[in-house]
Amino acid sequence: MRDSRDILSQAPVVPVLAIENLDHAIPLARALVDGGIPVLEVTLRTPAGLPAIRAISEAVPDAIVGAGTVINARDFEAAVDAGSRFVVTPGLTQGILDAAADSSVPLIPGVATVSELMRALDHGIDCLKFFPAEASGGAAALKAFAGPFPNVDFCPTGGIGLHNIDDYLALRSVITVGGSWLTPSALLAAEDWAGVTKLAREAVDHVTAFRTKS
Ligand SMILES: O=C[C@H](O)COP(=O)(O)O
Ligand SMILES: CC(=O)C(=O)O
Repeated sequence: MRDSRDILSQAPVVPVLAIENLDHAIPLARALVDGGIPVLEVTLRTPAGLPAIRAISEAVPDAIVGAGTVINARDFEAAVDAGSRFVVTPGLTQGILDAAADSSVPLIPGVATVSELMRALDHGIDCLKFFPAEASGGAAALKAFAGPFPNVDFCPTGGIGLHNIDDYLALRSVITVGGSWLTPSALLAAEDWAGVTKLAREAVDHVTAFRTKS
């Protein structure tokens, strides 16, 4: 098992995927991996989410696929059963914390406030999603969190794209950044996998260039 920091460290960015058509799961995952993005968050927002996690786990060995939008213990168990290597939640509940405590699959819970962050720390979890990032104060809020909590790391998500990613990458607490901008619905509808790979490469190049110069 890898822990959540180890997984997120391998992700230049984390695409947050809402897969409507199960037939898209494997070519989409391959397109992202080909573009240099191996860590994929497949949300349970669509009925295809769980079977997509299973299909990608089986057919795309270079992908590290996790589940997103896991909102209760039942989802957590189904996500693990489908082969998720990590689990992401939009928020933090006791049910999720209890499910994660009994599992070897790492949980990356969403937090938006200092109190939620402290609740995660009470349960030994110090690698978190910051969600919804832009609506919750953005990079300025994360920078402020680092004062009292210098050892907590984040994957901010929500409202982030190449237009503002640098604000987050500049923070030491940011391991990587998540978002849906890599998979616009028009590209998915057109099954334009080369277009997805191009967007992935563009994001990877951007992050690499930023990290190289800083
Ligand atoms: O975590 C999930 C979000 O829905 C992704 O946010 P975004 O669409 O603003 O990138
Ligand atoms: C937003 C988020 O964290 C999720 O859907 O898992």
